Amino acid sequence: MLQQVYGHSSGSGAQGGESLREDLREFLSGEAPLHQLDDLTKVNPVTLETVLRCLQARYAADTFYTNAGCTLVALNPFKPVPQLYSPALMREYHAAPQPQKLKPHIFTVGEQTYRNVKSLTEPVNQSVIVSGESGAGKTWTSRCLMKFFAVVAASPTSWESHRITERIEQRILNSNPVMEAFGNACTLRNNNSSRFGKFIQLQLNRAQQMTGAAVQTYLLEKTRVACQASSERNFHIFYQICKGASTDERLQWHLPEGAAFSWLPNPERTLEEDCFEVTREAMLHLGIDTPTQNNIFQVLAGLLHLGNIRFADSEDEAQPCQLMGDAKCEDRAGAWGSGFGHSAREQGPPCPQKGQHGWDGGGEAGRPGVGMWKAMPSVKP
Ligand SMILES: Nc1ncnc2c1ncn2[C@@H]1O[C@H](COP(=O)(O)OP(=O)(O)OP(=O)(O)O)[C@@H](O)[C@H]1O
Repeated sequence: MLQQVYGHSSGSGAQGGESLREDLREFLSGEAPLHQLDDLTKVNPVTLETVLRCLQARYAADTFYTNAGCTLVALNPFKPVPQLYSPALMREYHAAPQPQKLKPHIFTVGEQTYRNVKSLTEPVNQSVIVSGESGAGKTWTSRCLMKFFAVVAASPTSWESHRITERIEQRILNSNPVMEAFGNACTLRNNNSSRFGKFIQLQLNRAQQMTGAAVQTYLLEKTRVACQASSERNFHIFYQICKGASTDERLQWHLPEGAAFSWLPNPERTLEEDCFEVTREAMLHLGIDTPTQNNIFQVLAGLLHLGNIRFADSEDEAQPCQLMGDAKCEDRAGAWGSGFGHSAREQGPPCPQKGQHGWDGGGEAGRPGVGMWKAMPSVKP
């Protein structure tokens, strides 16, 4: 269609390039200011340059959402914009007779999805796909959607059902800090990068009230436990326990203040994601009691100690490995309060390949990590 209107091929070549610039000039000198184009289907001609110019103009005008037909393009503001996510605005989109006539927003997507479930005689499942490259804002957007559904899908009539719905909402929202503590890490591109994929299912009853949620995770980057790229970090939870443990917990978990762990690079970086209290509180709300939490954190502390163990090169793979330096398995195992040290000494841990001196060399480290992740209860109120 574009070819007919503009009478030139979209192929490459000097002539095509010139007419494209002409098109661009024409587009830029159009009557409507670029930032007012709230749907990319209105951009004409549709080229990478015109679309990017339009998004750039909207970004400069602090307009971060743009429709592209039935898709919503979200630009990452990289700054707090609290008024864009206020409960009042959620209610405005929820109450609007035609939310699609309001400014493009993630709440429009939420509301339309909610109405699609609601308006049909037979409820039909709805899916929202949030995609983009690392740091694009997927986690943020999913959080906003969950908050939106928690607000709009909670208008029960009786006090009792109100109480239940409120508890469910709180649990759903509390799943975020827990998932992020255990599955997110600081990378070169994003201080809070999700190192796993997730499928979040929100369940509504026939009255469209939230009755539960289930989260399936997949492709967790387990290798990060034992191996982090330079300038990146391990999963947040390791830093949280090292920075936030109480004096008693430090003693119990063998985590003295300022202890150095080779699996804990860049501990000096302080991130807002390092807040142990938030994770603990959220775990409590999810039904993970304090003794269970302590067991989990103790396993994590033990993993950190495990990462500090170094083995000497061995020519004979049939023989138990020799520990390097003055490392004693018993010291490390103390953090787990287990007989690990004994069995390691008696039977010898797997022999690392030549030139690799730690557990990571043998690929063992990811395994406790996997077990740990699987030990987490599924987030289901
Ligand atoms: N709508 C927004 N408003 C304010 N800040 C935002 C918004 N979206 C994203 N950010 C900022 O950008 C950062 C990266 O966003 P986010 O973690 O959601 O990216 P992501 O796409 O999930 O990345 P990854 O794939 O690495 O997990 C956030 O920590 C936050 O600081």
